[in-house]
Amino acid sequence: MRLIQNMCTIAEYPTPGSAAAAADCCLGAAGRRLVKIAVVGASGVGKTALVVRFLTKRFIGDYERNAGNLYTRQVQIEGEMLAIQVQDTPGIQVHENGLSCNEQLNRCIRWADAVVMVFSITDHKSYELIGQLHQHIQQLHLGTRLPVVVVANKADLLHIKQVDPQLGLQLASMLGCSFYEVSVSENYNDVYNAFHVLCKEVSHKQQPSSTPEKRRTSLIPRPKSPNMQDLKRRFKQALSAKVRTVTSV
Ligand SMILES: Nc1nc2c(ncn2[C@@H]2O[C@H](COP(=O)(O)OP(=O)(O)OP(=O)(O)O)[C@@H](O)[C@H]2O)c(=O)[nH]1
Repeated sequence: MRLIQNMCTIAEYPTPGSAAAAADCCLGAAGRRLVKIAVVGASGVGKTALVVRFLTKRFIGDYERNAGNLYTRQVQIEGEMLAIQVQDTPGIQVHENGLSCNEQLNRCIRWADAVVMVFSITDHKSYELIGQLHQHIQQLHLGTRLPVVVVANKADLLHIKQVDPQLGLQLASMLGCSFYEVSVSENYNDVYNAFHVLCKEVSHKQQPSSTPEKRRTSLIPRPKSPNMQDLKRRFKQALSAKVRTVTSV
């Protein structure tokens, strides 16, 4: 899988609704279908580590403060090569009157086809904001249910755990999201699976008719193929009628 790092900030995104955004909508490099994923969550939960782990399979311990980098990668989902763009975002702050999401972050969420919401099991406040964050995301995508996955990170730090995995699972199912508890530092597969499930959801959403179960239950009933008995009977009738006309001449 090729990894093309295209480091540009959120600010360079085409504004939603612009011609550039329309052109940007579905096709990535070389005409591959494009899946745009935003990774959001509180500060320090491991968003950048998660993105880098997914893209490079490596865990890199320390990063400077999140600048909101964008990465592009080709992935194969159910036999189809997709281009995916993964947007890392600055940590979300929570004030007494709720979330403080700046316009840059809102533009990124509007731009996304799917969102990864990350919290850390060692930071209860990062878990508490997930519900409000999900509501905010859906408000920025009124009319469509955006595919969202909840990721509980730092599962290796059980000795300083503040959030029980069961709570994360219950919250995710209440929000109608998939849930993954991962340790970006210890495990790549769970990280990959979280992104993989999102890409599949987006892919099915972008091409609903392509899913085999949809074809089978098409609303327009396919014409029934005539059965062979019926064909043979009609052939015999035609044949005997022809014989009658010849003999009657
Ligand atoms: N033990 C452990 N540490 C982790 C894990 N994931 C990330 N970290 C550490 O957590 C710290 C924060 O990780 P980042 O990826 O910078 O978190 P972020 O959410 O991007 O942070 P902001 O840039 O503030 O938004 C770093 O020191 C990481 O090494 C994990 O699974 N286990």
